[in-house]
Amino acid sequence: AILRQLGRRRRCPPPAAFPTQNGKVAIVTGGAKGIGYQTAKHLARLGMHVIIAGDIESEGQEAVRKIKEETLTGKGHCKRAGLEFLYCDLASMKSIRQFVQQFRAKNCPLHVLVNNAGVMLVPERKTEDGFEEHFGLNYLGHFLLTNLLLDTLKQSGTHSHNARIVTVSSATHYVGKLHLNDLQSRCSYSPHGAYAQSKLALVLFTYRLQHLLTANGSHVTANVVDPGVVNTELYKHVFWVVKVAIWMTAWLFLKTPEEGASTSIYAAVSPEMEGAGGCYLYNEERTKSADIAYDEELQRRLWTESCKLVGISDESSRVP
Ligand SMILES: NC(=O)c1ccc[n+]([C@@H]2O[C@H](COP(=O)([O-])OP(=O)(O)OC[C@H]3O[C@@H](n4cnc5c(N)ncnc54)[C@H](O)[C@@H]3O)[C@@H](O)[C@H]2O)c1
Repeated sequence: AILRQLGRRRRCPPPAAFPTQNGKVAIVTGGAKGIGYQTAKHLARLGMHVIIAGDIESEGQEAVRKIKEETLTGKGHCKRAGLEFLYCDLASMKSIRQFVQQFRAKNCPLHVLVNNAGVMLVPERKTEDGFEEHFGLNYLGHFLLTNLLLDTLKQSGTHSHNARIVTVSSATHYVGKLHLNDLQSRCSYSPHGAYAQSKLALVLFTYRLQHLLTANGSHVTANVVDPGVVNTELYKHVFWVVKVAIWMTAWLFLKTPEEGASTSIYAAVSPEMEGAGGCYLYNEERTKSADIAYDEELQRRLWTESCKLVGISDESSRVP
């Protein structure tokens, strides 16, 4: 799937002119770098108050400074970027809970949550809570964060302006396998397998979440996006030969982070996506995800297991 994407690499047109978002609030995880940075910047330009959630304070503060500078110097079309950094280590359930507490203390609404942060192909290691890092950070971290923020999202969405959850997956999910009996890859570890599993889990999670939101009549939608192959630091753990190949051919095959952010931004603010949930988006279009991701029984089982792992009650069990 990734090779196909490289072959079909297209220079994206400049991001569409979306309506201004004054008075709205967004959280972008991993918004200090790469695709997340560009997402945060664009949402701030549209007038949103953006909270960058990240695990490196210095990078977060620098991103805030840069975005403010760029949006204030007139390169963007918004005069004032409301922007702040809040510490959140997605590899720590405690840190995620503290982040949500801090956010709640602000007493502000939440209209857009972009679950963007991620790591790829890291050597075998565990999060603070003992989860395999790809699964624990990319998937379980966002699972917990979303669930803890759900009430605020529900209160912030309205019939005509649903709050939106945008989750960043990857084409790698097409080759992913979900090992329900070995989610932590203890029996056999492969960095590719673990990354692909975490990205497949995010797609299964989004579909189940949308099902639950619809069943509850909530004014919140959940969609999952694939940014394409984008030239970012995500590739820092790949084999050096691949790194050299990327360095030499990035201009031809890889998207820039700005281009990579376009589908997240589209899902977050485009009027066309108002009220639409449960979609897999690539290049700002709805497309099909892996067949296995539509397996409702698997979605349910993963949800139940995830609740147990992160220690929240599974209120979804009554919903078929
Ligand atoms: N770059 C690509 O080709 C590509 C392709 C498909 C999907 N993606 C996905 O896009 C998303 C963004 O990746 P990117 O390419 O911009 O990479 P990146 O490395 O530039 O950015 C990743 C972000 O996640 C943050 N992060 C990492 N560990 C964290 C933690 N413990 N707590 C909080 N934040 C943490 C980093 O600080 C960084 O801001 C990821 O989910 C990635 O899987 C990227």
